[in-house]
Amino acid sequence: MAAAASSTSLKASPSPTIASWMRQRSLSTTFGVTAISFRRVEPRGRHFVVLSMDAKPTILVAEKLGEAGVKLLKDFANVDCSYNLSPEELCTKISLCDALIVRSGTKVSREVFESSGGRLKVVGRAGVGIDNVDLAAATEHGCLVVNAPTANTVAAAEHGIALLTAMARNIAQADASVKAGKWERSKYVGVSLVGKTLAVMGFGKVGTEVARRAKGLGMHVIAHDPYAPADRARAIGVELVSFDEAISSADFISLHMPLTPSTSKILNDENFAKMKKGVRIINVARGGVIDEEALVKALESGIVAQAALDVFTVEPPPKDSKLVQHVNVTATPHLGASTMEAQEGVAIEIAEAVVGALKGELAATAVNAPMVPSEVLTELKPFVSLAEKLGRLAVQLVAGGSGVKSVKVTYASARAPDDLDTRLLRAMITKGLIEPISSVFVNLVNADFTAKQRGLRITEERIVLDGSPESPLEFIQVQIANVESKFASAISDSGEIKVEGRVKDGIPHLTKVGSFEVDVSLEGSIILCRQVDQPGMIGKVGSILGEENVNVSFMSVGRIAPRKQAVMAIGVDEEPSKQSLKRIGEISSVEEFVYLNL
Ligand SMILES: NC(=O)c1ccc[n+]([C@@H]2O[C@H](COP(=O)([O-])OP(=O)(O)OC[C@H]3O[C@@H](n4cnc5c(N)ncnc54)[C@H](O)[C@@H]3O)[C@@H](O)[C@H]2O)c1
Ligand SMILES: O=C(O)[C@H](O)COP(=O)(O)O
Repeated sequence: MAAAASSTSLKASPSPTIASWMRQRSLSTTFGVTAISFRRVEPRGRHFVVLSMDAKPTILVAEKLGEAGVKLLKDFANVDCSYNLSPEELCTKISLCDALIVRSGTKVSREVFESSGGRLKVVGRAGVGIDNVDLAAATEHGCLVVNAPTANTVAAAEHGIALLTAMARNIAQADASVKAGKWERSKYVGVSLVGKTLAVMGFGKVGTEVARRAKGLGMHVIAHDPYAPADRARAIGVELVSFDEAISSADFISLHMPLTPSTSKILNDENFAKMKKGVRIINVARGGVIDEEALVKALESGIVAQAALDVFTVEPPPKDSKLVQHVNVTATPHLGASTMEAQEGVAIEIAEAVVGALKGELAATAVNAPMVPSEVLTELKPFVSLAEKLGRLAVQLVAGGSGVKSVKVTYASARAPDDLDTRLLRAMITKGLIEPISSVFVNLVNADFTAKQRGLRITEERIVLDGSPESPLEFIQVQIANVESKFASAISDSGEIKVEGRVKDGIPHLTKVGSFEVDVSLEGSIILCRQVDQPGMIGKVGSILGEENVNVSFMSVGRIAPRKQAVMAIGVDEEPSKQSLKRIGEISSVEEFVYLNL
């Protein structure tokens, strides 16, 4: 995903000075293995994040966005506000952009992602519905999609109620008639709302607000939503019913579900036939949830007395659309979200989400990546870094030609299994496993997709520990099965490459390699040596590295017993030359060694 003005990075902060060294000696005798470690405290300030920028990013705003949002964007990035672009113009421009912000009027197709050449990192949908964004293509290209799901809820609900009341009292038609110089009082007799049954189809944010308001108008409100909790409906005096019951008992039907393959044309010939004669339909969701030809027929047959529509399958609809021109149809041009207040709110909501994502923060409104609450993120932050580094280490231990197919990740935690969201950790382990051996850019968005595409099977297992669940995790273990290792000591007793890590004082540490316990902070790079334990080894290796000014950040020796085989882990800030590595390999007691880039 590298591009002219940007690149992804998960790099450590700059090398610390010698003054930031701190020596710490720790001994642990678990399983009869002793680990001795020297640790340095480093300045933090690292991004643990998925997307981050090196240069000022460019954001293309392709549809009108509230001023406050544009200002937020301009404080952070170069902002190109270009409206009404043709699909071709959008594809041309996109290769120069790191983020794109749209409303419902721009199709963000697969071609857009392909044309971006990997530079596009975030698509921000300034609103709720993301049916105009090709989510599968976004995910495959590792592009995060965020939306602004809350700021226009009330506006959409108010528009729904406005359409409901305007339709019931023929407001639009009567207004046009008066303006035409007529005074047709008997023609525009309406219907009352009080006591009538309203079926809210889709009891999400907008549906709930519509239901609340309709109850205030004295309507009997029922709702259908296969995924909504019944207690939330009961709390506002709404009964959740089946689809058939909702549509067959309603005097008014208001649509509030997203457009998905399963809701597409959900109101069709078959379902119109189940409705009460004279039913009235309101749609502020998406045009595509109604089969528009079927609606025209239902209007003509009188099954549907009236329809009030804010949205259409094709927007704008053709001028000669039978539906729009129908005398019993009230139409508005997708105005649900168009209040001053909602547009400012949406603009701020989307600007913050896009800027946050470009800065590398995880977006709370991500559509194609796990949404992780911020308090959980704060807790998981060091483990996210640990996860990626363990993946990186493990894959670099695989001997060439082995082919990594099966990886097992074990999370040891005192938390209850449903109290630990591992999606983020799994994604970062995947990133660590795949990036060192390919040119693919992996992030939280495309991790599972990329793993699947490469035939990499990642299984997860939990070890539930006793004790206080203060920390979300005790350790993470990554095991790669059915491979040879270029560092034989990394193979565990059960035959897999195994690395294990923990977070200590907020810093990720490698704590096990194969069956050897070590303790080395996962910063810079690491040299692993297997040797016969004897005095002076640390000094010998340290002086070879010192000769070419390679800074050692950490050293740790894990041994089975004194003077027996040991694994020494050495953290280095700079990459040693081939010559130095060769000299380390030539130390007589060194049996094998490997240099691993973090
Ligand atoms: N006209 C406008 O300007 C405007 C403004 C805002 C929202 N919208 C549209 O309104 C719709 C709802 O928005 P929201 O913010 O309430 O979204 P939401 O996600 O909060 O609610 C959608 C609800 O639909 C439910 N649902 C999904 N499939 C369903 C099905 N087959 N049958 C019944 N319910 C189903 C979901 O469970 C969810 O509760 C979206 O399509 C959105 O794009 C339009
Ligand atoms: O899904 C939405 O948020 C609404 O349909 C609003 O769309 P708009 O941003 O194009 O007004």
